[in-house]
Amino acid sequence: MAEENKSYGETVKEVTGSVHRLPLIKVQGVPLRCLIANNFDSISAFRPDPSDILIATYPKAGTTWVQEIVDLLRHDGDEEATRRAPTQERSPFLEIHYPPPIPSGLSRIEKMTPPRVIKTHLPINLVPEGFWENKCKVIYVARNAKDNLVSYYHFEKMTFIQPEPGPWDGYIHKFMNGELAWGSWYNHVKDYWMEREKKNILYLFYEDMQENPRREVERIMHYLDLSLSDDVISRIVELTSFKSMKENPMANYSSMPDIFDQSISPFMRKGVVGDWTNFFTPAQNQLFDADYTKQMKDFDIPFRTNI
Ligand SMILES: Nc1ncnc2c1ncn2[C@@H]1O[C@H](COP(=O)(O)OS(=O)(=O)O)[C@@H](OP(=O)(O)O)[C@H]1O
Repeated sequence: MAEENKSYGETVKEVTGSVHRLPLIKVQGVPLRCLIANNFDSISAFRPDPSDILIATYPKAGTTWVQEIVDLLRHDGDEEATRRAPTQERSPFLEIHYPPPIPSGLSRIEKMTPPRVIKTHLPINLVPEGFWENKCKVIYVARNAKDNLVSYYHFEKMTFIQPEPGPWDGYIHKFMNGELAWGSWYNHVKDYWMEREKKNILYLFYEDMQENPRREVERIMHYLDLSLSDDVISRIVELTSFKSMKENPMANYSSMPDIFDQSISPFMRKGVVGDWTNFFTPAQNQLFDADYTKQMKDFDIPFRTNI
């Protein structure tokens, strides 16, 4: 088929077929999808505008939720405006790379006018220096390790571009050993935590967002130096509820059927705190807790595994 006659979906299918579950490659000790690792120099060299906003998370910690909140805040709660395009186009993923012609995150970002809202899963030491030099606003979202792990496990079953998760019991060990894509959850949450004051990072918790979404939406609003009416804030809370986002084709990743097989597990899967209790056996829980205590020693980050 001639290149110009191919639909976007056909191109994605063809290209992702060739990157189907490729192994990870380490960059400075952090395992990354190989196409990200192979393009890491251009990612590091990215120069943001000082007005750009970075949303940083370990995968599956609540990125899409905060991307939607920030987009609505910046558009005064205008639902139509945020339905202009799917999440990955409105708020590009900094390090994502596919073979051409599928646009990389960088190429999407470069076509947009600042201020841009950029997503990353990079650990803090791999974030391009320009974000710190330009004093960009950075919002970090952290989610308790057990729910984060359960969510990642289901995600890896349904996405074709990361390694197979394998059996659940082994997956827990891969998580504890920092072998999953984007590396160690423990180092990720600790390193952003340590730098949050010096670098003026807004450090949020998924569990706090569940407990009191309005309070957290207001925190994000203040951090972004915005001031919206109570009614608009209420609308944003409603539009970013799990139910609304699950039904919103511009937020639920139904736009990427060739990369995500949502019949295996939906992107908007459960959206709760405490789902880990449905997966961890008592023995796995004991083992995980003992390891957690060691890995989080000297850190008092207020994670909650239930609310
Ligand atoms: N609005 C809202 N409310 C509550 N929970 C939500 C919401 N939006 C996304 N989610 C849940 O967040 C999980 C996906 O995380 P990410 O968006 O970080 O995924 S990704 O890393 O960008 O692929 C995934 O969690 P699990 O359901 O536990 O798998 C989503 O369901």
